[in-house]
Amino acid sequence: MDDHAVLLEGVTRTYGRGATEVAALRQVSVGFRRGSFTAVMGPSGSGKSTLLQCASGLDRPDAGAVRVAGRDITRFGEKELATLRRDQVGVIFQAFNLVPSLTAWQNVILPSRLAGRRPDPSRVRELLRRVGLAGREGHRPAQLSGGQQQRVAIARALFGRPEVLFADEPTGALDRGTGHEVLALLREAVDAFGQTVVMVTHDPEAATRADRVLFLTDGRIVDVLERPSAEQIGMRLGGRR
Ligand SMILES: Nc1ncnc2c1ncn2[C@@H]1O[C@H](COP(=O)(O)OP(=O)(O)OP(=O)(O)O)[C@@H](O)[C@H]1O
Repeated sequence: MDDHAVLLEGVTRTYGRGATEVAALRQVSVGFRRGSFTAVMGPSGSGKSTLLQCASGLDRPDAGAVRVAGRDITRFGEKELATLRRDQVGVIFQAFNLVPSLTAWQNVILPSRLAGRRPDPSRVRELLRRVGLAGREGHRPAQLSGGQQQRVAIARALFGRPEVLFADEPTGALDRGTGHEVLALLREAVDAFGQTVVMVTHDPEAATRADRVLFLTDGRIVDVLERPSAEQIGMRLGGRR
């Protein structure tokens, strides 16, 4: 059995038609091993977000397969996709999808409640503290800043300990200290709990926390570096701009 948590095979995603056609992903094949941490980098518009959306089942490729735990999710119907997102795949995206009528605490535990699990209150408290929301557990999204709402979404995604966690610029809107804490949480998810993390980032420092960095250009993976230094990443990005 292969040990890929997620495997993309020849994934192509094209937006628009005719003159406005954009190939966001072109025949991308890449595997994410169980218990690995991958950073995805590349210029604006290179297809990073599209890669995450297709890999997590939020978007459907035009061609190719996306296997999560061996099953091709591009063939899933809405119901199977909903179950996948509830049980196996966590997403930290800019669109937070928090429930406005629920508090930060309630938002964090909601997916677990829906899955019929009984949330451990001390873990909810600990996670909210680590993302810098101690004292704001009872606030509703409208009472929180954009960055704070994103942190609730981060805590929510981590709380369910999904097998795979996709994060699109999770530290982009955060202050340095909270950004470090979020990266530590992602690293811990991999090292302590064997989860698989795939993170899009523009920040070379953040990417050094990953085991491997993929570089995208024009919808293709053009390079892969194992455990690179920030300098190596900077040079790689600089040379392609
Ligand atoms: N819904 C959409 N409709 C049309 N074109 C889209 C859509 N989403 C993305 N694209 C196009 O596909 C290409 C890849 O976009 P994507 O968001 O994946 O890039 P990215 O590398 O994540 O960029 P950024 O770093 O700016 O977030 C871009 O040219 C973008 O304009």
